[in-house]
Amino acid sequence: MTLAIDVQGLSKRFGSLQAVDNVSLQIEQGHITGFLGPNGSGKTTSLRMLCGLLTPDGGHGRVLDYDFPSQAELIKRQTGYMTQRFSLYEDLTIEENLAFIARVYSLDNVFARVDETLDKLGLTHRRKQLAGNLSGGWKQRLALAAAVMHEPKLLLLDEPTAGVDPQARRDFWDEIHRLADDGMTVMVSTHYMDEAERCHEIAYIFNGKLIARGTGEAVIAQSGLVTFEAEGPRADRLSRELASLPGVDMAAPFGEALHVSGTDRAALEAAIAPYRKDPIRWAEVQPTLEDVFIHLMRTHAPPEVKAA
Ligand SMILES: Nc1ncnc2c1ncn2[C@@H]1O[C@H](COP(=O)(O)OP(=O)(O)OP(=O)(O)O)[C@@H](O)[C@H]1O
Repeated sequence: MTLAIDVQGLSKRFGSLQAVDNVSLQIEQGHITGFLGPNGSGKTTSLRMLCGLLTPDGGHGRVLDYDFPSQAELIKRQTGYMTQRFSLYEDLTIEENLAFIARVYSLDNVFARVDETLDKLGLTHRRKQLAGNLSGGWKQRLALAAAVMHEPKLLLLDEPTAGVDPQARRDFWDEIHRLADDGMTVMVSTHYMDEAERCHEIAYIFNGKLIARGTGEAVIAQSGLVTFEAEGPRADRLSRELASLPGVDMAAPFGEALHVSGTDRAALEAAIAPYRKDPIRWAEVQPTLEDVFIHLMRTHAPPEVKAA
């Protein structure tokens, strides 16, 4: 197994805020790792430190074949980074934007490289279109083209599909998987559960700390969460009533069904026992990643937030 990222103790403080707190990450080459966590949990800050855009306060190890952080400049050259906001020139065409990027990276054969990138990312037929006139999905595709044009070994994507429609997101993810199949290592921050499920592994960060790590299945199993699903007329309406019972950590409607979860199986079963009657049907189901992430957020929240 070749590790593309092997970093220990990554930390960053902004004033009194510990934005990233002693995070250690090992990421295999060619893997796609989903970086999840609530707003402000430290995902962007971590990504920016890993690619050498932000100097860490602490942390050491290796990124690609370089020492981290002392060889940050070399790491930066082998890394593609796509920021949360579209940061290309809206008044340039797609091909002009890519030619500009090629020159920034001092790439040889700029025009051939632009043609190749347009072709790879399916942008050739839109090459003359102004970036500012593109829909959200095409803008993201152009931003991805710009991020991978210099053929980086590591690709860091910060919420790349926010606000993009489902078909465009699916196409974008097909592209990410193609790049990973060719050996590129990808870290992608996202708030979308379906995208988390498309990653080989997940890293969940909360208040700057890495609190869950592994494949989706492993993260679900490690949580120790037990979930029952209730179906039947108006089962979803029971959520408030059930959420207040001891043993129930969460009760969340899913359409007309209801997911009720907790970590103490006996207490959970005791809580739902009075509701186990017609017309409501109950079945134990595997918790979803969303169930697990909400559970993680609640169990790791500071006491004053839990009490609120
Ligand atoms: N340059 C900065 N100066 C001061 N505080 C900062 C700076 N950059 C980030 N922060 C703070 O650090 C914390 C972590 O921010 P970060 O952007 O890494 O979170 P995130 O997990 O990427 O959030 P989101 O999902 O909203 O993008 C936040 O509280 C943020 O306000």
